[in-house]
Amino acid sequence: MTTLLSVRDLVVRYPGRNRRVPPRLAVDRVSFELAAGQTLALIGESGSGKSSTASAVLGLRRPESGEVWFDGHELTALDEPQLRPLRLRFQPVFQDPFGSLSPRRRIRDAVAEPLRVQGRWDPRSGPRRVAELLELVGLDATAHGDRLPHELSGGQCQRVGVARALASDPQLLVLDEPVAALDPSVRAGVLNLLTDLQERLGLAYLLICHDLALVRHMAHRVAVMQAGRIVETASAQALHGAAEHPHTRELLAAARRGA
Ligand SMILES: Nc1ncnc2c1ncn2[C@@H]1O[C@H](COP(=O)(O)OP(=O)(O)OP(=O)(O)O)[C@@H](O)[C@H]1O
Repeated sequence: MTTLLSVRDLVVRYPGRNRRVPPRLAVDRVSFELAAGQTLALIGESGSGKSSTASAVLGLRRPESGEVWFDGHELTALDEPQLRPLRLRFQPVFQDPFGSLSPRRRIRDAVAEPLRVQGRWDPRSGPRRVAELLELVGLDATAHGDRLPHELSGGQCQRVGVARALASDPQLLVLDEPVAALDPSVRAGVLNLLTDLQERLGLAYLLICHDLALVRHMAHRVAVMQAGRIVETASAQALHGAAEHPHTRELLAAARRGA
């Protein structure tokens, strides 16, 4: 399996706001690898450093030290102009489907926006590409394209978020609690979509979550974070009830604490 993402000795520290709020070490020498087409779940209790790790991977926050390698490029050694073309190949999908869409922008324009921003909008092929992206996530350009976000369900909005992320043909999606904000009745549909897209497009997922059932459903490997460090890594098989597996108890305990 080809390694797509490699994180080595990552350290993220937030500066203190004043003398009474000291700097906070959020990620403490975290290392992991993610192969192309696979899912690694980062689980752990609230405040354990999952989102800070994801921000550093996405280049949204400069780590204090350590390296992030993506497909042979050391992202942490690049400046913003050098990073820009690479950013297209790893995209975030956020937790809050409504919050990540502009309330007054129609769905087809929301999906077209990343293409425009990336300078890849072609007036002739663009609308067809938007329709393809909507179809890829189970929406219909005619039925849904002209609607506003509040005219869609939470699950449909999250599908639009995924379509926007797919607009740049990424190899990696960073999924931060992708269904946590959704009604339980629509979660399975979005999860099945993500699993299906991974198979069809060969996507790798870095999945940040609290939900053990979700990890079981989606992940190939799982890393447990605690106080900024990875304290366990295991195959997700370890979560499938194999009580004799040495990691199972710790994994389950950590995931429950995070639940
Ligand atoms: N912008 C920030 N400024 C200062 N400290 C921060 C900031 N963001 C996070 N932290 C701190 O860094 C640590 C790790 O937070 P982080 O959000 O990465 O954890 P998490 O595991 O993703 O938590 P959750 O599951 O609640 O989202 C926590 O102690 C948190 O309080």
